[in-house]
Amino acid sequence: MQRSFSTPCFFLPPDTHVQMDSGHPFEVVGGLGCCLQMKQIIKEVVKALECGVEPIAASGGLGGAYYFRNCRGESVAVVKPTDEEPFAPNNPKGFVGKTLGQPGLKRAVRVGETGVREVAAYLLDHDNFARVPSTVLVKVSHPIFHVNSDVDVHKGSSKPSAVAKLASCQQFVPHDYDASDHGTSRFSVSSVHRIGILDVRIFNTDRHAGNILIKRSKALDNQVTWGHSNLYVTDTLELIPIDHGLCLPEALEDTYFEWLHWPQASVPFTEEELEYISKLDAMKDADMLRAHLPMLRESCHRMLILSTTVLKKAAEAGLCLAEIGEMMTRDQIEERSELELLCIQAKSELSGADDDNDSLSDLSLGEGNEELFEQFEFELLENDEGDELDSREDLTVPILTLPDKKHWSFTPKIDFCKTSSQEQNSLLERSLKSLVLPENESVPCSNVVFNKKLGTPKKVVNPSKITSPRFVGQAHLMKSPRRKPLYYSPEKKLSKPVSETPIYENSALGSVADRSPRIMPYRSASLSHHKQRYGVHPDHYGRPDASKGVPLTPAPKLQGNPCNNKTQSQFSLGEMSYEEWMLFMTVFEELLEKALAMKCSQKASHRQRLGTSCQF
Ligand SMILES: Nc1ncnc2c1ncn2[C@@H]1O[C@H](COP(=O)(O)OP(=O)(O)OP(=O)(O)O)[C@@H](O)[C@H]1O
Repeated sequence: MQRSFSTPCFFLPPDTHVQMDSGHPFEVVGGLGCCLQMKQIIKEVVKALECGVEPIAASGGLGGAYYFRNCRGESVAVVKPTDEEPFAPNNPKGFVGKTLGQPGLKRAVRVGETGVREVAAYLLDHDNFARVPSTVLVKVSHPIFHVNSDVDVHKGSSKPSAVAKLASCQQFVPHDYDASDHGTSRFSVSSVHRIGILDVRIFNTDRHAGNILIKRSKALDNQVTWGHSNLYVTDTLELIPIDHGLCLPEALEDTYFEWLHWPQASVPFTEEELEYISKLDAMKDADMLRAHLPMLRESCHRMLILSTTVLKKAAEAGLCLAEIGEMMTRDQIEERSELELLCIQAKSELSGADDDNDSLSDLSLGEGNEELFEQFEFELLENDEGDELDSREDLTVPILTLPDKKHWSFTPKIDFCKTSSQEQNSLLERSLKSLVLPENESVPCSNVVFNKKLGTPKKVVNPSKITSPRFVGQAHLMKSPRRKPLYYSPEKKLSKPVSETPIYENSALGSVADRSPRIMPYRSASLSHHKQRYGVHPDHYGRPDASKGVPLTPAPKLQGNPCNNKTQSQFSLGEMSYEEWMLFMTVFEELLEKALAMKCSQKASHRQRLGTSCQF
């Protein structure tokens, strides 16, 4: 196996027995204990390979994926090599540039570590409640796998060599389309709830419509009209969730739940769903993952515990799926979700920090994946001759044409601004962002005037009409991989007119100043009690530093990104010591309960989320 570049150096605890390099084309290295169905599928695939039925490369997705087939030529398994993920060295679709272990598409999920998460999601889907297809982690070799020329050790040899890779291997689910090709109104409430419950539990950061496959089947429906019983053949739609590589991040991330605004998500949970949720045991689940996937990091277990706690408490308090999803989702990428604010508050109450920012730690998985796209000067108008511009209020910036809009988003960074205050600078950053995100290329002029105070575009002006501009600063436009939501759901945020882009939106949870007094007595709480509730000591697994977020593998040096300001830092669970983690969870639970109680009382005084005409 190409360990140096293309194979993640997963840490395996000393007592783990994993058979490697037996010469078999497919070897299961994680998750098989729970998945006998995959054993059968793998057998079929191996037989087909011996008969010369070759796999086919999938065209969809940003990473490398291959359909392996049975002897009849039917696809039965989807294999996704970990070194072909987006940004990994052997990505076949041009999304390269990182080494394994660096932050990937999501900063808190390292490149090369999505495969193990795919398996974790399957293992966590008890009773196949959400219908996650069977998934295992395999070592597999085949010449079809992609090796980029700068990584290829067999470069120059005439015949393609079989490259052994670590990959997730998932049962192929025959389907008709995915949720992006279909209106959502005919999805059943229960199928949406099942997927949503899973997404919340595993803190899925990437539930876009393309990750929900749809299978149509015919069913007989008996409808009684005017006393007559009529049988109808109706189409039922089964939703199958796939692609869970970006779940269980190491730090709180920006989530994306496609179902968040579907009406089904606002329908209250049924008794059956509430019972399923109440029976979830995150401690047991974390232990199960430790046993079956020892390469999954401790911070991922903590994320599971945190988000399962949120799901259980919120469902118990009477919140619906959409309300829970909203708590976990950021309104704007640079803002914090309610869940993040709660975590910050819990941590600052433990540490006694006065400033919430002090208690934040940047996950610092290395340099951010941004690059300089364009650098330009901006101007502050000194007077308003001819254009009725208010020099104290307005500034003007050039309109930019954005190339390659599909895969990149743009973030302005202000380097310096001689005359403006820090507050104005941050407003300017936001203003510029609201300008570039809507991708409005049809503005017929090259400059736009912003209202500095509100950060909203005021009018477009012809540059020749602007008089006496005074140079005050320099802005950098950084390009970074586009967030999925913007790419897959353009109607969701991009369709907002520029002027509607909110600048400051306060969380319902209130400001830092509102928070309750410090809860120091928790420090003396019984450790054994916490141990029972929030997990065994990491030492138990022979990984002394795991709880401190120290990489278990020789990952690249972790550094803060100088481009990241505080608002972009992430709340990391892995950086807490074991004791801090236990105390944190106790405080967090208490704050969560208070916040939920507040939400419920607010909800009681507000109108219902759904109109009474909305039926499924
Ligand atoms: N279990 C499955 N059954 C059938 N088709 C699948 C399955 N898993 C993935 N696919 C298909 O394989 C292709 C690539 O899969 P997937 O979307 O998981 O890859 P990815 O590179 O992780 O994608 P993304 O860009 O969404 O992160 C998609 O077209 C998807 O529909």
